[in-house]
Amino acid sequence: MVSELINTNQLSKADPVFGQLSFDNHEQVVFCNDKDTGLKAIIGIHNTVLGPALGGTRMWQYANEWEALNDVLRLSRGMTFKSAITGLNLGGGKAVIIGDAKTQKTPELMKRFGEFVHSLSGKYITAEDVGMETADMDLVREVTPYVTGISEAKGGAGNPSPITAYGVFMGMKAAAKYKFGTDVLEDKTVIVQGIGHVGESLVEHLTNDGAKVIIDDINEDRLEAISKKYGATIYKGHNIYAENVDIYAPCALGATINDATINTLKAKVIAGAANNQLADELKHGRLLQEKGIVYAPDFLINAGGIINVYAELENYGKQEIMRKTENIYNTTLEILNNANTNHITTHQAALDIAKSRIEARKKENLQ
Ligand SMILES: NC(=O)c1ccc[n+]([C@@H]2O[C@H](COP(=O)([O-])OP(=O)(O)OC[C@H]3O[C@@H](n4cnc5c(N)ncnc54)[C@H](O)[C@@H]3O)[C@@H](O)[C@H]2O)c1
Repeated sequence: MVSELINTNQLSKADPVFGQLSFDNHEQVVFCNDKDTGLKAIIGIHNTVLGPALGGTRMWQYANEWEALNDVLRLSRGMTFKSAITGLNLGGGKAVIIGDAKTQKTPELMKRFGEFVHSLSGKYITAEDVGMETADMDLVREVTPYVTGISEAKGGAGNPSPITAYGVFMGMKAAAKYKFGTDVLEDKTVIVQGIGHVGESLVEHLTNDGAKVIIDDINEDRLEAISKKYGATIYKGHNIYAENVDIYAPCALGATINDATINTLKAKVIAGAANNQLADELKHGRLLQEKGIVYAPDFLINAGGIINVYAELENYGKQEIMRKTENIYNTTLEILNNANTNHITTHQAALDIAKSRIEARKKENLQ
């Protein structure tokens, strides 16, 4: 969550959109403004070769518009590869609403946002992300059919976060199998950074599996509540990256694996829900590989949520959702082994598969 920005100064020197560091041949970027509701949003459509661009809407108080644009560019690109590697017929898109979800989100603003989504005629389909609830998607649904993640009462698949957490847990187990020779997490120490919607559910799976769970969050009340509920230990130190743990699970921020943190990292496995965990995919992916830290690619293991919302479009039920999500275990193991055999980073191995699926479809479409 929050901005996955690396350096604002660097960004603002670039050309406004096409020259952005994070611009990667995005098909369309839509700026939405509505004076009456105070809506300021950006919709990023990265790629629609495999299908309509589906991705959640994040509401966040960005420090400036550069941060918001950078975030939507990075996140929408990530969605393209997430759906591609998961075998879904979806492209990649994402939206950001600039503002404080706690104080500035109103039903009118959400519906106005929905109208902008509708104006794209289904090229972009939205869902919830950070700062959004299922109830917000229900409001969007009042003005457009191009929304998923709506409540079960309204015919949707409900909150995707528990499914995301289950997929992350599957990916983590596969990474543990690869690194430690066992996928049973009993007695493994796992630090979960961010115990929000996904993080809490992950803590539950880990606790049930017998792992020693350490939790970290900026929200003190939440820390107390989750610690009490699951018996997890609250992190009290100053640098969680340097903590001597078996597994680090980033479930809050993007870009936490960066120049400042990578040299202090002690975990042997990284597996979490946050999008775009590597600040620089090439450089930090390679550094993790050199340090022998097994990185379970984020866009692969956090796909449970999109599998859940895709069910609303394809009309499959909970059983199929769980089957597809459980399969994240096999795909992760396959990719970790591939990376090892081909001497490439795990991120690259996952990206190669996703890109080849898109290229194959592109060729089919041309025939
Ligand atoms: N919800 C989903 O289904 C889903 C799917 C795929 C990816 N993700 C990604 O997973 C991450 C978590 O999603 P979520 O829905 O649980 O979000 P959330 O907003 O419910 O939870 C995020 C938590 O992180 C905490 N946090 C924020 N900054 C922090 C910091 N610097 N250090 C520690 N904790 C911090 C917040 O206080 C909050 O408790 C996000 O990056 C999101 O994009 C979520």
